[in-house]
Amino acid sequence: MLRLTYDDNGSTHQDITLQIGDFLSVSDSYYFLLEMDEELPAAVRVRTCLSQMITAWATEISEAKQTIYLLAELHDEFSRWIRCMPHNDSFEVQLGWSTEAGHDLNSLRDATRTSPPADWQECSGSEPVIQTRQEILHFGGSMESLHVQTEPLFDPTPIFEHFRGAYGTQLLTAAVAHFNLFEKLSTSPDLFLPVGQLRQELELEPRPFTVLMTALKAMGLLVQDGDRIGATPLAAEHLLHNREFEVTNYIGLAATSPDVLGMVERLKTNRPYGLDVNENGAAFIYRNGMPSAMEESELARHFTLSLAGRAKNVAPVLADRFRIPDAKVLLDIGGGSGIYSIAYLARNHHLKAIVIDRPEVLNIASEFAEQCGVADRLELREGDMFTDDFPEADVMLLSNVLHDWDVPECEELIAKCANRLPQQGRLLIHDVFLNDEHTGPLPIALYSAALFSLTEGRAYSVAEYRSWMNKNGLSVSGPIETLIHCGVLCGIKR
Ligand SMILES: C[S@@+](CC[C@H](N)C(=O)[O-])C[C@H]1O[C@@H](n2cnc3c(N)ncnc32)[C@H](O)[C@@H]1O
Repeated sequence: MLRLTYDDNGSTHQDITLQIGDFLSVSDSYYFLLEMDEELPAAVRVRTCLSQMITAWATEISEAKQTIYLLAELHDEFSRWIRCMPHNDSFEVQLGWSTEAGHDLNSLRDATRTSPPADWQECSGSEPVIQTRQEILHFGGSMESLHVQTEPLFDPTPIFEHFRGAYGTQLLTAAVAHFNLFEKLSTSPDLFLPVGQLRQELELEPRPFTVLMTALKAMGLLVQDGDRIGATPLAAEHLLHNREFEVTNYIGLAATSPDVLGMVERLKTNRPYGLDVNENGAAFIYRNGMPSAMEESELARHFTLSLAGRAKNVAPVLADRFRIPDAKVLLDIGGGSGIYSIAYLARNHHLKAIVIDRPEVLNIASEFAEQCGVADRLELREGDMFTDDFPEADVMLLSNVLHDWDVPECEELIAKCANRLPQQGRLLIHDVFLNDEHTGPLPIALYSAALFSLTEGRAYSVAEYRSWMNKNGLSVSGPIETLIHCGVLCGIKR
C-alpha cells in the first residue's frame, strides 16, 4: 500500500500523511504553500502542488527500468524520499530520508531523482514493500482524494472507439438491408450516380445523407469522384445481389435489430431520439419550444454527469495544450458540468469564468466548482445561448456544442460569438473533426452517426468550421489535438 493523503485541517501542520505498507509518516503542507501564487486559497495551492508532484512521479515510474527516488516530504532540516528499486516485474518500495533541507527543494523540479539524494538512508521503522508498477501508478487512490484535475495516465480513446463501433453496424445494415443503396448504384453501368440523384433516390435530407455517405466512404465501400458517388470494388464484389461472393444476406441478419430499426427511422425522419410523444425530450440540446431532457432535473443530471466523465479526461489536456495566460474572462457556452472552465481556472489564477447553460445542468456545475475550490471565480449563468445576450469575455469556448446542431444553428452561434468578442478576442471551438473530404476518419464518422441520432447535429470538418469563422471576421489557427479524437480550433477577431 502506497498512499498520500491531504487532510485540509485548517492548519498547515500535520495535514499530509504518507503511508507505505503499515508505516505512516505525517508532515506539513507548509512548503507546498510557498510554491504557488499567494492569491489562491491555501487548500487549492497544496492540492495543485501535490497533484503535480504525483503526476511527475507517475511519468517517471511508468518508464522506469532503474532505481528512482521520489520526493515525498519536505521538512526544515531534512526531506523524505521513497526509493523504488526494480525487483523482478515489480518494485521494492522503501521510505528513507536525506539531509537535503525542504527549503532547497521544490515539489515539481525535484519530484524524482535517479541518483540518491544526499546521505539518503532508510527510515527506521519503515519496512520495504513490494509494489507492481500499476500499484505505484495508482498510489492507492491518492489522486482522487486530492480533487485536483490532472491528465489520465492511460489514453481512454480505444474505449470510446469500441463504444461507438455499434454505429458502424447500424449504418452498414441500414444501407444494405433497408435503403438498398448498392442496388441503386448498380442501375448505372459503372456503379456511380450523381450525388443529387442518389440522395433523391434514397429520399434522405442533407444531414442524414451526409452522415451515411461519410461513414460508408470511411469504411471503404463508397468513393466520390467529383459530383458522383460510386461503389468501391470491395462493395461491388460483396454488397450487390447475385454476385458470386455477395454477403448481403449475412448483413441482413441484423436488419430487424431494434438499434438498426431505430437508426433507419432516424435517417428517414431526420429527427433525434427523444422527441416522439411519450418520450423525455432530446438529450443535450435545448431550444425554446423544444422538449428537452436538459430541463428535467434527473435527466439533466444523468446526461451532464455522463459527459463529465469524458470532460475530466479531456479538459486538463485542453487547458495544458491551449494556454490562455493573459485571458481575463472565459465564457464557456453550453459549458455543462463546467469542467472545462474549472481546468482553466485551476491553471490561470487571475482568470474568471462564466458558464452559460440550462438551470438544471448548472446545479451539477455548482457542485464541481465547490469541490475543486474555484466557486468564487466561476459564475454560473442560466440562459439560452440562442436568445440571451452573451456577457463580455476575451475568450469564448464552444466545447462539444456545435456538433449538437445543424448548419444554420452552427453559423448563428459562431456569428453571435464573433460579434460579441473584442478585437483580438478568441473563439475556441473544441470538438472532433472530420477530414475536409468527408471520407473519415472512421471513428469520427461513427461518432457523427451517434451525434446525428441523439441530437440535431453531426461531426463537421475543419474546412466547414473555418469557413463559418472566416465569414465572421475570425482568422483561424489549429486544430491542436487534445484527447479522445478532440482538438481545438482558435479564431482570433481581427
Ligand atoms: C454536449 S454538451 C457539452 C457540455 C460541455 N461543454 C462539454 O464539452 O462537456 C452540450 C451542452 O449545451 C447545453 N445547451 C444545449 N442547448 C442550450 C441552449 N439553448 N442554451 C444553453 N445551453 C444549452 C446543454 O445543456 C449541454 O450542457
